[in-house]
Amino acid sequence: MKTFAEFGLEPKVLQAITELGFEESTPIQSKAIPIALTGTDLIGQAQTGTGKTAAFGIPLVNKIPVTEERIVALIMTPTRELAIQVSEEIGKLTRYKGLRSLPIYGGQEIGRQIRALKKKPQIIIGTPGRLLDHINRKTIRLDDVQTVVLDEADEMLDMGFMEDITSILKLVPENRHTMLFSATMPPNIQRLAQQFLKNPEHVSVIPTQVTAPLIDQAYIEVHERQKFDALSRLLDMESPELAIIFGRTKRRVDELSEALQKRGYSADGLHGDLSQNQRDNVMRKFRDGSIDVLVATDVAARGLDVSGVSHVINFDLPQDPESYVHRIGRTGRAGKEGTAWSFVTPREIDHLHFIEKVTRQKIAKKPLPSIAEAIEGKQRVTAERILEFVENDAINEFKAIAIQLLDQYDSVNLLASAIKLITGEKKDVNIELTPEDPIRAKKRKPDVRTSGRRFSGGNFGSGNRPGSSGPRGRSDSGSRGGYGGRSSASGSSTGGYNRDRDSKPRTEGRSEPRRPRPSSNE
Ligand SMILES: Nc1ncnc2c1ncn2[C@@H]1O[C@H](COP(=O)(O)OP(=O)(O)OP(=O)(O)O)[C@@H](O)[C@H]1O
Ligand SMILES: [Mg+2]
Repeated sequence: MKTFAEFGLEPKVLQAITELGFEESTPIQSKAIPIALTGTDLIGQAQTGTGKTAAFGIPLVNKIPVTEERIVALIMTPTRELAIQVSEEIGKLTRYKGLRSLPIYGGQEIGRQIRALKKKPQIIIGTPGRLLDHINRKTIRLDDVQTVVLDEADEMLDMGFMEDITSILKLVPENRHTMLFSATMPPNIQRLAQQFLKNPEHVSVIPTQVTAPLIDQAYIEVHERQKFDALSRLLDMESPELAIIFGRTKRRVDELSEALQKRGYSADGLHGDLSQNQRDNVMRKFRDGSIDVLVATDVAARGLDVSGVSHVINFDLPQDPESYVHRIGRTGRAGKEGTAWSFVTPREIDHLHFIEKVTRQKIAKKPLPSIAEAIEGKQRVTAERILEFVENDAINEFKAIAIQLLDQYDSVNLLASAIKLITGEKKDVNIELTPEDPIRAKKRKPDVRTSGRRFSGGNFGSGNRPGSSGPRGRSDSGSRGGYGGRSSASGSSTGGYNRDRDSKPRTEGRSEPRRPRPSSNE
C-alpha cells in the first residue's frame, strides 16, 4: 500500500495526515486519491470503515488554494451527524493549510449558520434539505463550486432527496469534478451516476464479501418476547466496550433505552424525533464514553465513526441487506475487530437468508447465552474493574476499614458481597416492550440488479476471494491490507452526529415503498 508521501501532496496536507496518525493509505485511498487529484469524476466503493472520507477529503483539501474566498467545494451527506463528522475530518485534514469548512444541517439555528457563512468557508458539508433552504435565502451560492462529493448517495436517494439533489446540482457549474462514495452500490446509484457524473472511473475495493472482514457475525433465533432478556444476557456475557443496538422504530428505541437504563445499563437512545440538542448530547456522551450503549434507529447506520464500538446488535433485523451492511459496519473499523449479533424471530429466518445471499456471507447461528454465561460475564467485568483498582488507584484511605472487616468476617464472603454490590444486579425490574411485527422476507425482483451482483463482480467488484487482497484481509499479511491503524497522535475521533433519515417511514420498519419526502426536520 502506498504511503501518503507518494501522492505528491502539499507538505501542509501531508503534515495533517501524519498528525491524524495515518501511516499508510488504505486500499480505497491508494486507488482513489491519484484519480481524484487529476480531476476525473469517480465512483468509489469500499467496505465500511476503510477510510472513504479521507479518500475524497485529501484530494479536495489539497487542491483548494488558501487565498480562496468563495465556496468551491460541496459535500452532501444524508444525515446531520454525518455532516458534522465529515466536516470535522475535513477540518483535521486542513489544520495546517488553514482552509475553512462548515457543516450545514437541519435542526441547528439557521442564524448561526448564516453568521458562520460570513467567514467565507471554502468547503460546505451539508444535508440536502438545509442546503436548499440556504440557497433559497441566497445565503449560499453555488456558482463557484468546482468539486461536489456525494457521500452515501444511495441513502440520500432512499430518503427521498433525489429532487433536492437534482435542484442543487443544477446550480453547480457543469464543468465540475464530481465524486460519489458508498460501501454499497444498489441499482439506483448507477442511475444517479449516469445523470450527474461525466465518464466516471469506478474505483472499488470490494472482495466477494461486502461486509468488512474484521466483523465477526452471528445471529440468535429468539421469539419477539424473549428479545429483551436475550439482549441483557448478551450484553452481560460480552461486556462490550461500546455497543450500538439498532431498533426498528423510534418507539422501540425509546422503550429499549429506558428498559436498559432501568436494568442498570448505561444506555441512551438516538432517533429523528429528538431535538437536535438531544441528539448532539447523546452522541457526545457516547463518544466520550459516559454512556456505553447507544440504542438507535437507522439514523446511526450510515457512515458514523465512533472509535471503541466493539459490538453492533440488531435487536430487530433491518429491512434491507444494504442497511445490514452499514449497521454492522459501525464496528470493525480502521483495522480493529468487531462483533455483530442479530436477533431473528422464527418468522424472519427467510429474511436472514436473503441478507446472507445478497451480502454473500454466511451468518453463524449461536445459542441464546445462558443465564450462567451472562452472570459469569458480568462477574468477570467486575473482577477486572476491581483488579484495575488494585493496580492503579490510591486505595490507602479504604485500607483501615478493609482490615477491620477482614478481622470480623470471612474474606471470601466479604469479597463476594462486594462483587455483588458492584455488579449492580437489577434483574428483578420488570420490563415489557411493545412487540414489533416481524420483517417479511422481501425478495428482490429477479432482474439484472439482484442476486448480490451489486456487491461484487460486474462494474463494482474486483472478484477477489475473501481475504485474498481485500482491504484489511486478516489472512496473510498481518498488515491488514495496508491498514496500519493510527498512532496515538490521532486521539479519538470526536464530533457530533445525527442523521436525518429516520423521520421517514422506511426506517420505521415498514415494508412499504421507499422514497417518501423527507420531513421538514431535516
Ligand atoms: N490511512 C488510514 N490509516 C488509519 N486510519 C485511517 C486511515 N484513513 C482513515 N482512517 C480512519 O478510519 C476510520 C474510518 O474511516 P471512514 O469513516 O472514512 O470510513 P468509511 O469508509 O467512510 O466508512 P463508512 O462506509 O462506514 O462510511 C476513521 O476513524 C478514519 O479516521
Ligand atoms: Mg463514510
